[in-house]
Amino acid sequence: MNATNQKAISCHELSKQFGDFVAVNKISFDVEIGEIFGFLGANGAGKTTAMRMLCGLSFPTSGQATVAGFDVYKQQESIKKNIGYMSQKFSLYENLSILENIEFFGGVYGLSDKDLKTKSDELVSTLGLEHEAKKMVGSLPLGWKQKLAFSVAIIHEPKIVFLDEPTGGVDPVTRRQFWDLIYDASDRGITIFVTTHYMDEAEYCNRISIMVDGKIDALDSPGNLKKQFATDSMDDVFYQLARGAKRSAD
Ligand SMILES: Nc1ncnc2c1ncn2[C@@H]1O[C@H](COP(=O)(O)OP(=O)(O)OP(=O)(O)O)[C@@H](O)[C@H]1O
Repeated sequence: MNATNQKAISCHELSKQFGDFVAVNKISFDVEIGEIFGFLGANGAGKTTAMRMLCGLSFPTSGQATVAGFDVYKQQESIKKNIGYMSQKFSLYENLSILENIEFFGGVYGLSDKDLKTKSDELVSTLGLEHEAKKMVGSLPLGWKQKLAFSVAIIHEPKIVFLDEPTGGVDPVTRRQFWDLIYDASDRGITIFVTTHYMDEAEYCNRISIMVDGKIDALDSPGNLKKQFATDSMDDVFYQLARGAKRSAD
């Protein structure tokens, strides 16, 4: 982490335009090191577009941002080396075994053979998958695939991990188990940036932002947001904000 920037993510009036269409409109926020930051918004609000800029995958049109202390315009390669990423499609190879997936991604992230051996033993045992290690990933239940994908996304101990709807399609109990892994990572100082449509997950975050039509309309802890919107339900906070949205799912 750059000594001059003690935030995991710092973003000031960051914007992205496609032609005349402003997909992300001057968003500003900081994320603390080790924080679990929820990035919420209705379909089409601009979350993926914003996340792609922060991951060093696309250039902003205007504004400033640093991720792990690195500039999103000038240091995209350094950003990529310091982050982990998991999407809803969880990017595992279904026709490779659990161990082969761990070895493949560990290799991609540049782990030495020795570290890779230690890490894969550790990971398989933490997940309780010792007996399944040689099974094809395709044969695992969805919840296990998601846990494995998350563990693989942080196998290189990145400074920040970006999770794009990581628990789509599983029940609240399985989501809760997934979040135990998130808390462990956060306790080790890994910053978590997570998008979700599930309000139970929003409640697990330290702070959440809610995007509407390209702008951040609210940002605070779940408790403070509920106070601010005079309700005891995050669903209701989200609904009060999102019902004014002009954009909808494509
Ligand atoms: N390459 C592109 N060219 C033109 N418009 C785009 C492009 N990428 C995204 N958009 C538009 O920008 C808006 C924001 O899209 P984005 O995918 O960032 O939203 P989102 O909040 O991630 O939504 P979802 O939850 O549905 O994934 C949408 O209206 C989308 O159609």
